[in-house]
Amino acid sequence: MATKNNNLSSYDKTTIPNAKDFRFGIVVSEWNPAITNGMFQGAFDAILDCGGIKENIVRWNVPGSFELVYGCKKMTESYDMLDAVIAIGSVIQGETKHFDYVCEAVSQGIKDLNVQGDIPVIFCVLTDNNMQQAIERSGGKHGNKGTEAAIAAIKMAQLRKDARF
Ligand SMILES: Nc1c(NC[C@H](O)[C@H](O)[C@H](O)CO)[nH]c(=O)[nH]c1=O
Ligand SMILES: CC(=O)[C@@H](O)COP(=O)(O)O
Repeated sequence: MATKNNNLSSYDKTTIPNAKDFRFGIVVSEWNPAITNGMFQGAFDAILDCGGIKENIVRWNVPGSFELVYGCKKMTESYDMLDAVIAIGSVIQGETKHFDYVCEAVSQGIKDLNVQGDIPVIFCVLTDNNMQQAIERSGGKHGNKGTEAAIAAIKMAQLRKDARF
């Protein structure tokens, strides 16, 4: 189902674990800051709405989405008590194939962090054809990808906790 038919900000709190005991890392790309900061706010607000505590959320910034992989890797190494990490980026098609290489590198890199590591890393990276699509998915008419990512982070943190027993 395409995003346009499935609002990114919709969630049912009765189906989401309480986040009060979870600690979250959020790594934010500085490219397209209006978009990435909008997604950060969506994620931050959703974590608090689901019982999370603002003191249990740590934010790091990186220059661009390509650096999200390294930033998330170092965050998981620096804070071993984290329960989930969210990688936030906005990649927008330009004139060249650079878009393709950045998107592929970031998606594969974050996938690798999940396969190789123990802390879930959530893929909150918009890969849009233009700025309007990015605006619509970071708090616009299609909702906020950051909200969706926060809900995924809470659920994956709970899954990791349950998997220990
Ligand atoms: N064009 C976009 C970029 N490009 C920068 C790369 O992510 C990277 O920082 C650079 O190649 C140096 O390694 N990044 C985005 O996040 N969004 C873009 O639209
Ligand atoms: C995703 C990018 O790196 C892209 O926005 C850069 O623009 P261009 O392809 O015109 O150099």
